[in-house]
Amino acid sequence: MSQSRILQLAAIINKSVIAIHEILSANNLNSPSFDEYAPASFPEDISGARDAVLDATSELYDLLLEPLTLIYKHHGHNNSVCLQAIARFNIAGMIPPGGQIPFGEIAEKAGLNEQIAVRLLRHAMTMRIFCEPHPGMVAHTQASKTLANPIMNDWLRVGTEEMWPAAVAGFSLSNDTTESIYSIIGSSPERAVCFSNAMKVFATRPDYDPSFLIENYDWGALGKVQVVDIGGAQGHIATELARRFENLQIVVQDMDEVVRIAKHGVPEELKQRVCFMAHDFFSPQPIKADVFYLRWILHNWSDKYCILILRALISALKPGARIIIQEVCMPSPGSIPLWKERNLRAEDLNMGAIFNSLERTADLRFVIKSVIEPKGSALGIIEVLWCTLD
Ligand SMILES: C[S@@+](CC[C@H](N)C(=O)[O-])C[C@H]1O[C@@H](n2cnc3c(N)ncnc32)[C@H](O)[C@@H]1O
Repeated sequence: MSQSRILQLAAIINKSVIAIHEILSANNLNSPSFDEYAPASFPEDISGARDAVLDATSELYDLLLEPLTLIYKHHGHNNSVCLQAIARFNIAGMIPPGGQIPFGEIAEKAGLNEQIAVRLLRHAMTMRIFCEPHPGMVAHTQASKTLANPIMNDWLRVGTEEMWPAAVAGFSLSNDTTESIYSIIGSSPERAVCFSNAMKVFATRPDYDPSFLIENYDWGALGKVQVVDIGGAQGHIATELARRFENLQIVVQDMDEVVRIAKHGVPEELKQRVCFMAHDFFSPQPIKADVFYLRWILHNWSDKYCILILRALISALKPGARIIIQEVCMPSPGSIPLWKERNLRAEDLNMGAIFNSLERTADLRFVIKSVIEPKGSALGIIEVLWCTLD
């Protein structure tokens, strides 16, 4: 008789956990823990075994649920109820590092009824966010400690106060507007700061590291070239590129209000090669550059607007000009570990709710010179030579 699936999964988990343990021990690293002082990342060389454990444990978990619980995952939408309260009242910031405080003190500081505070936080604790080391006392776990950083707390606020309502109703309906997310959020200083902090958190995730772009595309081979970083925000990618490749002259284009602040942040030693320019990417491109680089731009727009953004480049395209797009490349189903695919598909739905856009596969209507998918990177690098979109 063939081995049952649950035994197969148990064997995968056993073998892969041993592999992880051996790598961690060889590097003098502790076993993963929820402790507030546990390290927040893992060495790259455990990633294959980690994928295997995460997929096998989640399959085993799901196999042992009955269908209604599997479908609804314990009223999963309520996860966002407690996360929203944690972020809105900055509860993680109330708990001293290494210390603990009573539920009542949290309720008082947050202006919440104590019973509600207990219920919200005990639900969060089932997700390993906060713990109750002694009855009635709240302390940090690794996850809640992360949220004690105000920038991280803003990231969670954006997730629960901007993205979650938009996921239910769409951004326009949840804000009762026909304006874009940029103008609505930009018109409220509090929301704008929160949103910009959340974007910084996304940008600092290891799988969005600028090194993937630097290490996986041969910028040095381009010779002395003019690059335009379209929608380049604070110039964080442009400065990293310019620091590494002396052959690059980079103009960062973004909206006027972004550029006005960002242009003061260029390091002294790069000022000769990195500059800023206010430019609306729907208007004709004024610079006849050698390379037009768009990172994390097109996924914010539906096809209709992406075509306009690309079309605005046409008058500036000289022979040999390159368009380099760095975006998520959606995998075909089952081609990557399921836990990663689930995250990507959730992000894709998020883009639909917020921007009426999507995470794309590499569209064959482009003439694509290459698609590079660096190991460990969330973003693929797509080099387009010519575009035949209508
Ligand atoms: C998701 S961010 C990507 C930022 C950066 N490229 C990166 O990879 O971190 C999108 C950027 O597009 C800019 N943007 C939005 N609409 C724009 C427009 N019409 N013209 C120029 N930039 C725009 C935003 O200000 C923002 O900096």
